[in-house]
Amino acid sequence: MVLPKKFEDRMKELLGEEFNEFLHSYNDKYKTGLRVNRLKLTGEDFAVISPCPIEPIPWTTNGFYYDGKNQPAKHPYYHAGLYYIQEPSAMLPAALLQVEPGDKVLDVCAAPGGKSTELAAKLGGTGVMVSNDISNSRAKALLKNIELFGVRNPLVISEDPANLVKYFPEYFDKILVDAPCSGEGMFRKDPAIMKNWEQYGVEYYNNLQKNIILYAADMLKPGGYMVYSTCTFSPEENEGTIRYLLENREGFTVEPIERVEGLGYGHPEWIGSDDEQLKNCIRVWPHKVEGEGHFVVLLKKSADVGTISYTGYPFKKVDLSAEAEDFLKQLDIDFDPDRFELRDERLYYLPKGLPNLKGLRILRLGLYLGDMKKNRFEPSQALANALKISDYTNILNIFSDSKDAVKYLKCETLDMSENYITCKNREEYDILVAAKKAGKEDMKNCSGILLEKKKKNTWFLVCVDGYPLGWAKYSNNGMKNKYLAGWRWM
Ligand SMILES: C[S@@+](CC[C@H](N)C(=O)[O-])C[C@H]1O[C@@H](n2cnc3c(N)ncnc32)[C@H](O)[C@@H]1O
Repeated sequence: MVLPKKFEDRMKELLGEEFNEFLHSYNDKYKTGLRVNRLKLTGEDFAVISPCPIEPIPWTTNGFYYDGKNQPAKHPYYHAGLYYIQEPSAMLPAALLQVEPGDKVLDVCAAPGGKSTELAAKLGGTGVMVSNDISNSRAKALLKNIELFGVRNPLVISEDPANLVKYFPEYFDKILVDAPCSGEGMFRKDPAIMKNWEQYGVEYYNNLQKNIILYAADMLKPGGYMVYSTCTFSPEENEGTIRYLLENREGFTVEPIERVEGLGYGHPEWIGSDDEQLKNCIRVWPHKVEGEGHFVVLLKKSADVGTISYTGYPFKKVDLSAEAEDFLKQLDIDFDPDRFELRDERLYYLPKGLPNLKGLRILRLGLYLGDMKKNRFEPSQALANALKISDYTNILNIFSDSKDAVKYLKCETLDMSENYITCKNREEYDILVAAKKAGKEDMKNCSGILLEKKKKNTWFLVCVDGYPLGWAKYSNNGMKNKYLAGWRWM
């Protein structure tokens, strides 16, 4: 691989004797990884059902390497939001931020959601997950991933952090700044990034980073934690940005981290500094670990800085239609009636503890439950993804060894005539699923199971091997596929 000369010269100077080893790593193939969605299953559970061989990534509990020849994104499990395809080193920033249930969490530069989806999973539906990206088009991809993952407490926005800080001063318990950067750590994975590097250079990104990190610092609560990360090697964008923060905001410290073998330390001397705490930063080197180049640092804001009080979000009482009420009653979710919101016939369930958001560019506030139309309620795709199979009564479970799961994802009509078994209760259902798993002869040709309580005009939660994919509606004309057309499998 031919690297830009200016980049090579700088790395040679920084790395000295290590440089040749670093350079040789560019002859190796980049490592492919996936991260399991803990909102749906654990890493251990996934290891049993994984569609391809996997190996654990040492710095996470739910990240795995897979061989790049496989295509896990082409499996129905991917469309059930069971995992996110992510470069292994990129899993470190979210792994490092210790999110507690009930926290208010901000991901400042979030698109397309590789880290927001993990932070949201750590929150497990509690608190608030605010995911922002200045680019509106990228924020749309972010929203899809948030909904695919089944996040129940999202606020997805597209704002300049300079504006965000007006709404959220000292509001967040935890913040991630996965900053835009010159991308030197990604040259091996995506050589096209070298062109961008040559065009913009380090200084352009460093100016952006310095701006963003100060706004983020002002949005962090006293006593809160912030992770700053980049996928580049240049000292200015890394230790340099952290020094800039320490010089411009009081009360921040660089926290020491327990690190797995192979993860390197920060280099204050590379920016002419003798601040020892900068050594607590983590540098991820492609010649030291199985992953691409990254920089990650955990920062703490002292608890001694003042606090701000907020006027809360102006909730208005929503009168649910009889149909909506009837549908929501079927879900095993304990809704707080004060947190519903109706906008243009769309019903949402909002996170707790929000401030006033008037004027923000919002792509999604809360869990979109469905459309409350005259005489009917239509549940949303986002709701299907946010449910567990045990949360709802009428189930159409398709086995992943049948072609019907892909047919469903392609929005095709399902022919339910032959290879489906119908049952009336969970016990029967569980016995049939266990028989299929055990490879019992009489279940061999079975494509799926229908668990039903009502017959006509009923919404069925369509699952693959027990993990929700979307909705189907049963009526006189049979089972109608209601998978979201915009998400159709291509
Ligand atoms: C490294 S990427 C983020 C990747 C993301 N965290 C993930 O894991 O999927 C940096 C992002 O920062 C966004 N960005 C650039 N300038 C920004 C700014 N001033 N404020 C917020 N986001 C910005 C870019 O649109 C880009 O999506």
